[in-house]
Amino acid sequence: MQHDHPSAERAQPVAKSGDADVRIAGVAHTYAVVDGPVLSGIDLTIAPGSVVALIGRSGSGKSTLLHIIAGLIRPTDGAVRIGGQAVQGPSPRWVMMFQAPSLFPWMSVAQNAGLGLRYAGQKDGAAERVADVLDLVDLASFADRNVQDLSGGQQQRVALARSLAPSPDVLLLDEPFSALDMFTRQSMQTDVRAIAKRLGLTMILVTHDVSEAVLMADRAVFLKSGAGVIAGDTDINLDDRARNADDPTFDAELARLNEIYTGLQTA
Ligand SMILES: Nc1ncnc2c1ncn2[C@@H]1O[C@H](COP(=O)(O)OP(=O)(O)OP(=O)(O)O)[C@@H](O)[C@H]1O
Repeated sequence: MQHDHPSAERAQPVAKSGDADVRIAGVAHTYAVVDGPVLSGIDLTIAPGSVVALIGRSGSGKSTLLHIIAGLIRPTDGAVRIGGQAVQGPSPRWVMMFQAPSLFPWMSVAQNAGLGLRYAGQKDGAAERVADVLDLVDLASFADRNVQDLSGGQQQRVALARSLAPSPDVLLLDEPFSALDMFTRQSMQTDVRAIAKRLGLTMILVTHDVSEAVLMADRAVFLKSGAGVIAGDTDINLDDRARNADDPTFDAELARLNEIYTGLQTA
C-alpha cells in the first residue's frame, strides 16, 4: 500500500470542484413507522470548501440528515440548497460515500472508478479523468487490477475515486472508514481531508468518533439523541500539521470536543 504521503500534494490535472455552500433550512423528518420526529428544526449553513463533521450517538439522526442532504430522502419539512440549487434528488454534484465500498467484483479498478462518470453521463475524456482520480487516491499503478485483489482500504480508495470522477461540489461521507483497521483509517482520514482541500470540495462527514472529527473537520455540529436537534456547533481551529494524534494541540482540541459531547449526553 502506498500512502505514506497524501497524493493530494502532487500536481496533477484534476478538475477542481466548484465551491458550493450547503444551506439547510427548517429541516424536519419523521419516518412513517417511528413515533415522533427523528429531526426537527435543523438550520445549518456550511461554507463552501469547508469540512463539517456531524457528531451524535447512534439513533440521533445523523444518517437521516446526510441522506436528506444527498437527496436520497425527502424531508417531511424544510429544504436543502447546494450552491443555490434546491436538492430534489441525487446528483453527480453531491455524492455520498458509504462504509461498504460496493464495487463490482468482476471489474478492474479503472472500470469501477469510471462508473461514476457513466452514472453522470460524462463520456468525453473519461479515460483521462479516471487516470487522474486514480492518481489522486494513490492507485495509479493498480488501474488494471481486479478490485477483489485489493485490501479494504484500497477498495475504499477506489470508491472515493468513483465518487470524485464526476467532479462533485460536495462529498458526503457516512462513517466510511469505520470498518478499516486503525492505521489504514488514519491514512484515509488524512488523505481524504487533503484531497477535499485541494479540490475545494465541501465535505460533510457523519461520525460518532470525536477524534475522527478533530482529524478531518473544520467544524463540528452535534446532534442530540432523542430530540433530533442541533445541540452544539463549534469550529475546529487546527493547523493541518497538528491534525495527528501525537500533537499536543490535537489532544487539547480532542479534550474540548469530548467535553462538549459528554455534556450534551447528560444535559
Ligand atoms: N428507513 C427508516 N425507517 C424507519 N426508521 C428509520 C429509518 N432509518 C432510520 N430510522 C430511525 O431513525 C432514527 C435515526 O436513525 P439514523 O440512522 O438517522 O441515526 P444515526 O445517528 O445515523 O445512527 P447510527 O449512528 O446508528 O447510524 C433511529 O431511531 C432509526 O431507528
